[in-house]
Amino acid sequence: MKILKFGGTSVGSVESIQAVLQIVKQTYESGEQPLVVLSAMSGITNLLTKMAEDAAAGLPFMDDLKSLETKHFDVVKKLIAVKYQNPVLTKLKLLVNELEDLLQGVFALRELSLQSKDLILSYGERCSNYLVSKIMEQEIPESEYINASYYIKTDSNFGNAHLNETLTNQLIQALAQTHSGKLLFVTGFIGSNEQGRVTTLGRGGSDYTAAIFGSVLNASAIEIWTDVNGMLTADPRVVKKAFSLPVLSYTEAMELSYFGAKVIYPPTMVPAFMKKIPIVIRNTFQPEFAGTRIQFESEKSGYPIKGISSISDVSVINLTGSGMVGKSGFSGRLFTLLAREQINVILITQSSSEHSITFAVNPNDAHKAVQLINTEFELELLANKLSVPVIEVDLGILAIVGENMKRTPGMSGRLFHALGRNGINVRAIAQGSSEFNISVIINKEDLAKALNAVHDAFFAELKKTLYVFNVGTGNIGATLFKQLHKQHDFLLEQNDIEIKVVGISNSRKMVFNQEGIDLSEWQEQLENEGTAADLGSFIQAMQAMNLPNCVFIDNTASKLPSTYYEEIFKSNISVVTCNKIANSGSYEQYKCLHETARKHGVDFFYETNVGAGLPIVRVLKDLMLSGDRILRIEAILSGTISYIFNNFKGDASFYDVVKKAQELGYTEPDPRDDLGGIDFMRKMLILARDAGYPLESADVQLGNILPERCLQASTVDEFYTELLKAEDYFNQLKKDAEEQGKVIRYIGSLENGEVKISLQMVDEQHPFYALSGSDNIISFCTERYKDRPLVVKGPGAGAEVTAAGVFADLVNVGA
Ligand SMILES: NC(=O)C1=CN([C@@H]2O[C@H](COP(=O)(O)OP(=O)(O)OC[C@H]3O[C@@H](n4cnc5c(N)ncnc54)[C@H](O)[C@@H]3O)[C@@H](O)[C@H]2O)C=CC1
Ligand SMILES: N[C@@H](CC=O)C(=O)O
Ligand code: NA
Repeated sequence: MKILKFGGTSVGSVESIQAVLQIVKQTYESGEQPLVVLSAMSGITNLLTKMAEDAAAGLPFMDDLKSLETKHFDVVKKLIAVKYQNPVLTKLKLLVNELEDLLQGVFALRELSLQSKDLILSYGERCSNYLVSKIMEQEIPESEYINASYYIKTDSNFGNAHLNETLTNQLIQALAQTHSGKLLFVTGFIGSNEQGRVTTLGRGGSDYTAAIFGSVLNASAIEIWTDVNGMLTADPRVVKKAFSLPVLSYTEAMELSYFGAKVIYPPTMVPAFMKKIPIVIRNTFQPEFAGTRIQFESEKSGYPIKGISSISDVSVINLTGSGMVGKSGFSGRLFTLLAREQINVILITQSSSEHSITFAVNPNDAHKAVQLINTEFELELLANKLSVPVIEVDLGILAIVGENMKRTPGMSGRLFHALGRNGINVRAIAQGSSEFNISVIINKEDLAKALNAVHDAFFAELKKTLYVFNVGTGNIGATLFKQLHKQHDFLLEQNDIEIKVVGISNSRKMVFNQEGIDLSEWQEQLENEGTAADLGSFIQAMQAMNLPNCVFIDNTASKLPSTYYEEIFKSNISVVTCNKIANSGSYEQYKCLHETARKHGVDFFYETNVGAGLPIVRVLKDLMLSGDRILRIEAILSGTISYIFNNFKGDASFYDVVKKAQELGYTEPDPRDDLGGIDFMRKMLILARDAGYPLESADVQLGNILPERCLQASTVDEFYTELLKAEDYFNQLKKDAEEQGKVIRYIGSLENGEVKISLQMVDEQHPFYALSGSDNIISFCTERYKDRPLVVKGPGAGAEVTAAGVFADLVNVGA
């Protein structure tokens, strides 16, 4: 014997009823002997409640009654052969007429007792079970409709009746004997009291009916068929990566359901629990999926926890005062009081000094709870042994659940690290003494972010998702998108990393998509769906989305984004940038940004500020972290100028070579920044600062490569015109070098806190002699690399290598 219980959505429409019949038939034919428990058709219980309340308020209800009738009649007409329809329609019409009489009574009296309401509600299950049993009867003549109010006996607590176990057991057993071999369709949710008056079993009532029948009849399993794939690791509406759990213990299922997962209502499981009957949650609309099996024992799953549960809105009440110290009866009095007044306490934490108790309740109960406390503890309040209770609102609860937690150290560490890193402030913590559950109270607005961050932290093998907001879609930005798009599947499949670009802006337009912008057509999306760009609102939108593992990428050459970095770090968002402006502004700003990022536990990565994708910033950082000391740095860090002097040979004109460097994407958006030495100066300044010197840009001794008139040019066009005019000057420079068997190099150095950049001629002996293309080279002479310096060399400009450097920084965020 197996119990199959179908919820309202499973009997919501013709199609879903057909799916139910298919499942029942298959089970029946497999020899499993199913007993079916059905809820009312979806929406009907609400409709009945509304009609009852309308009637009591003297409002019309006939239209609603008609729609109830139509909903059932439509199913008859579609699923029962015409020749068998009449008696079914007649019986349903009788039920509807009875219901109308009851509602007329309520209407006349303008009074709706709990007892009348239960009777009215019972029509939902009675109609659905009768109807479906009759449809099934066409294929399986043994089908029979059972009104469970004759078998489930309860007390007279209408609305939430308690079971009379002994009597119920006897009646169900007798039913099973007289109906052996039958395929029973049993009304969920309803019972009756001693006088035979219909009662209802409260929340989750149909599941309870299934558990009661399952327990009395020693079912092999109780299948709860619903519209989701069992119980999931988290609420799938919030955590897109949530996945179904194949097995849970009763305790785990209870803990998960208690905080949110609405698939089952825990108290309904008790009869099954007592008899160790497994409960299987399955999806009517995906019957091939095995669902979640809830059984007595916990099973290891490969993950340290089973799931994350949440409640999105709670209020917290804080009680503090010396009156609680050592008073063993205090919390007893408090919680008895709340229980007596039916205030459900969701979570309690007590400080070890016993000076305070914090507990969470449903927001609707908070003020009542405080009033009760004020009355009960009036004396303590007057004597100042207790401070006035304080209510905190707009909070949420997140709980990690799993029986194996107690055997795995570091669970709370992992939880708090994930929350801390994402700037989520924990208001209170509670750990069940059973260690099946660690709960935290946080701001309601952080809940979605927290759930995702914690899900990533515990189910990390699955994947880490980085949410990216990118400004700048020029040379570097566009190339980065191309690379991200190309690498997406590899990162996901081979490294469990998913990068979702959720916001893009350039100086004209901006666009957002929380699901991730399709990078194969980002231009179209920006053009067609984008709104006018505004960096302030771009950043506000990013903050408002409040996503975990969030990264802001600055791929512009503008100062504006850098003015927001501090605020961005304060929102616990990391920054990756190839833009050198932030790090080469005032030293105070440099310091403030680095400190703010550190304080908020987020990353500030800017590898491409120096030598594009070449590992230079990282190398210097590692040297410093590992206790080395920089003695001297010598470098060529302008890819543009390197390219120019590597190609300004033979007949080539200086002007043409500069133009070519710009075409190749080596120059800054404004090439004067390269040729004027500002770009190189910024890089040297950043390196000096990273090496521990608090320098300002004015401290850098910058030698020119251009004649004065070129430097004075006020536009890029004018600059090129001046370059053309200075051709003789550059040719002379080239000639001088060639005559001495040397090459021209623009070299920077850092020694004893002094930074110099100058144009030099070097011969074959010099390590910087042999360069080509846009090569950069840097040699670190340090205490540990003294005799032979550590050298990094390679292409130091260009869109591909720069975007690749930004990409590498990005994947390292949060690593
Ligand atoms: N070209 C190279 O080899 C390297 C470049 N970089 C850096 O890369 C950065 C970008 O360079 P490119 O892509 O060549 O520049 P670009 O001029 O091609 O693109 C700049 C982008 O920034 C956008 N932008 C400017 N101000 C903005 C604002 N306020 N809000 C939103 N978007 C804004 C523009 O609309 C454009 O899409 C520069 O900071 C440069 O120093 C760093 C290392 C190497
Ligand atoms: N314009 C820069 C690019 C890298 O920062 C250069 O030429 O080096
Ligand atoms: Na670099």
